[in-house]
Amino acid sequence: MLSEDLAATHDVPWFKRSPYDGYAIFSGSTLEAGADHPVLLEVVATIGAGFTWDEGIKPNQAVKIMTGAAIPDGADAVIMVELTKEVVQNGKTFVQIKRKVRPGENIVGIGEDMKKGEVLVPKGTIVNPGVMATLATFGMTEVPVTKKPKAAVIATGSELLEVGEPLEKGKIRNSNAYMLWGQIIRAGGEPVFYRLVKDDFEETYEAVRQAVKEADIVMTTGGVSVGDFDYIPKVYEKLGATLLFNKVAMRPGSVTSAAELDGKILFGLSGNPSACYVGFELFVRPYLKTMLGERNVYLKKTQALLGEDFPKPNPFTRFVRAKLSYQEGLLHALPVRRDKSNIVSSLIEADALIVLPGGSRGFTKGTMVDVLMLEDGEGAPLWDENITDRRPQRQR
Ligand SMILES: Nc1nc2c(c(=O)[nH]1)N[C@H]1C(S)=C(S)[C@@H](COP(=O)(O)OP(=O)(O)OC[C@H]3O[C@@H](n4cnc5c(N)ncnc54)[C@H](O)[C@@H]3O)O[C@H]1N2
Ligand code: MOO
Ligand SMILES: [Mg+2]
Repeated sequence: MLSEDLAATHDVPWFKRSPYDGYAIFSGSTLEAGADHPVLLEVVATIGAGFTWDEGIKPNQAVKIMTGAAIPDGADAVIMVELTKEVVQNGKTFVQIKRKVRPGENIVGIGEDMKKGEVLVPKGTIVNPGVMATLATFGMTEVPVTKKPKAAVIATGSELLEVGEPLEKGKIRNSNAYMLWGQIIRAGGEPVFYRLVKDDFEETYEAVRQAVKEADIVMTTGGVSVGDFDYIPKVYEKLGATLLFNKVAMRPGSVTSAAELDGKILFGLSGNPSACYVGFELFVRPYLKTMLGERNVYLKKTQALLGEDFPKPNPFTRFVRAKLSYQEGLLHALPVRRDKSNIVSSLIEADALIVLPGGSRGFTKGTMVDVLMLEDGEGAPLWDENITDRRPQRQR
């Protein structure tokens, strides 16, 4: 993420150059040229990209020039090689031209791409491949970027096993920590701290205290609801953290909490996997991106047609894990697998969250609904149809 505006330090291109393989000429030499009246210009040199012809050209002369090579002095146009013919007369090479060439034709002008001083990339922009190309263009080997926020993940739960451990009675493997690890990286953060703790007050307290020291942002999963062994609210209290909120009118993730300590935010995410996932995407991600200095921190929102009935009414706003697809140019959002907060498998395929506002009735297939996009980078299968020309056709 750039932390300063990136401005052009010189014009690009910084010299006039040819966009084609052809001949650099003085356009005035072709004033008399026509289909039945070819003109012959003497070819005085041949230059490839990276080379220059410093003697310049006079009227009725030409330099054979390749794409990317600098336009010699005296030339104000380039004619493509396909439109010419080379002829040799008396041991001299000439280019035959059968049309008038306009001044400036096929010349890439100075600053046509980028102008010196122009702000090209505002700060808060991710260094994408295009930005990398721009940095390289200006010879910028080092640029100021924002520090990735250091993130801590603490999974709470006496039922949790490490991924390497065999299953035991009543126990499950800790999947949330790995999911959050991936979400942190996807959002631009740097996971630096991980603990798996039992449902034990002291152990949880110590882990959170340690995490606040080592990270810029702390996430816990589980232990945040009203169970006998849900210690996160008490941990916040003992740490002297300021509770920001401890419930959200949404499903899943209604137990999502946040507190502030020493200027750092502690997010108490649900233990239920899908609720944890949604809590991260809706609350942690924008905060993390704000810390990064990014300008657009929220998930992209658009509209889509609901792919199937969603009959369950709910007093809370629902965020339904869904898969997007285009059908005949229209975006469809199909809920994936089971829509319960304890489900893991729906997260595999989900690339969007359908937003269904709370109310007393369900939603029917085909309703236009808001969707938040989770992943932008997925490709498509090879197009199986030809590209159609959809420009308005003139009536005859
Ligand atoms: N009486 C009530 N019970 C519950 C309520 C309520 O309002 N009243 N809310 C329910 C909702 S909604 C949710 S969501 C959960 C949230 O519970 P916690 O955030 O306290 O999480 P835990 O109780 O620790 O665990 C919930 C569930 O998730 C599994 N889990 C926990 N950590 C992980 C992990 N790292 N990887 C995979 N799975 C994990 C855990 O085993 C539990 O099954 O509370 C409801 N209860
Ligand atoms: O927080 Mo719970 O996920 O609302 O189902
Ligand atoms: Mg609980």
